[in-house]
Amino acid sequence: MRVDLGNALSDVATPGLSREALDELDERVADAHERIQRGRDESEHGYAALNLPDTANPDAIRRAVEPFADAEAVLTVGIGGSALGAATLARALPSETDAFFLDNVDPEHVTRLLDSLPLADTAVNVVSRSGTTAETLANFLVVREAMDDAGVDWTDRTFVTTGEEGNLRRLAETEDLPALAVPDGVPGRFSVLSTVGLACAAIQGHDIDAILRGAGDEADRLAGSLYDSPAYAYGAASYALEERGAAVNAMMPYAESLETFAEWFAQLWAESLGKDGRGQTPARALGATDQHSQLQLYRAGPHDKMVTLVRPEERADRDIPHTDLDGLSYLGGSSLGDLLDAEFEATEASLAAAGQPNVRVEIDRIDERSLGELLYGMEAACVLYGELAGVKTFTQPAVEWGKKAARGLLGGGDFEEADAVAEKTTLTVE
Ligand SMILES: O=P(O)(O)OC[C@H]1O[C@H](O)[C@H](O)[C@@H](O)[C@@H]1O
Repeated sequence: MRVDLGNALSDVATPGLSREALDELDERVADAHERIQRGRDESEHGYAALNLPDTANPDAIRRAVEPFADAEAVLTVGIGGSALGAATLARALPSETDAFFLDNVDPEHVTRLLDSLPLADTAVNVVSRSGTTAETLANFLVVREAMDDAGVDWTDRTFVTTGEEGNLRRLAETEDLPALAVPDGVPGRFSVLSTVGLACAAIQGHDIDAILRGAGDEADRLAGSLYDSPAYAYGAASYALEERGAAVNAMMPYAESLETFAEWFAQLWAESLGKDGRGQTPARALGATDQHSQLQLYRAGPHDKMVTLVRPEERADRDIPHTDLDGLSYLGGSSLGDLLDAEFEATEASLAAAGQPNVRVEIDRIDERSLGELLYGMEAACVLYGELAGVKTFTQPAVEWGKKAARGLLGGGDFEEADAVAEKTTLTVE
């Protein structure tokens, strides 16, 4: 992964970072790196995720999914960090085995998806670190029933990925389902390089060793200076830009297959860093499509954001056919890839010309190894940002508040958070 901070410098952009400010920040990066290293050495909660390139066991994952090697499709039932990592890999990498995700309880969507799946040839991976998430367990009960109704023995087609305790673990034991363990100390949004993200990829036939190798390469680049580590350069610059007013981070990959990566990034950034009245709101954009919509705001709107432009340096290309139509001949002889690259560079320049800070992130190509670098790099960037901001990167009390309120409403326990629902202020206009 390569990170170019040139367009985030104060001689280009406002807010922007002076070279002196970066040098001062670099001293804090050195301390934060030491803290991160200590956390990794002691496998502390959260920091342990940065050790996954070494601690994940790809052989065990492959063995566990062996019985599902012939599946036509794999259905992941999970939500948040228990779905987005696997979905990012599945959307980025082509496979003959289709991957589907049930990460919402919208009944129309669930019914439509289940009606369309070849249930007898679908491997179902129920993923929940806590083993208690209502949406995931409810969806699983619905999937089970759909399989029963279709005359499919769901116990043959299902495995679970979960922690040592919780309802899902108990269910796996009762039904004798194969179960993969979620490693200790790895929060959901940092779990893509563990069993949670890699089981689906393994069923799809992806090279999960290469994903971990790429992540390991990025881990090796973590160092006590932002000038030596692309991940830290990104994390430190995002933090410093936020301090100077960039309250929004628009993640804009220039690759259709990285669209879900922006969703994964949004959870990582929002849930880890949105604390104590601080944080950077992640916005999701896709190049070149959103040049024709959101870019107007990014260039001409308030200077309250940074734009992160991500692209692979190489990609399979497709020529644009020649034409002698007036005004279109400039396109012929070039390729869709050339056009996309030109759009990328034009957007970058147009933001810079308007003084809007933007950062370029490049990977070699969209393959297992480079995705490993990108995902690990963003996780390390997030952890560094959290250290610099002094927030508890690995907790999510605000999310849990809502979970308890919903559970209380459904009669799943006595939660004072549910009382707030009855106290809602209304001002209805009909
Ligand atoms: O894996 P689970 O325990 O089911 O959790 C799934 C998701 O639930 C919560 O909302 C957490 O805040 C997320 O970080 C987590 O990824």
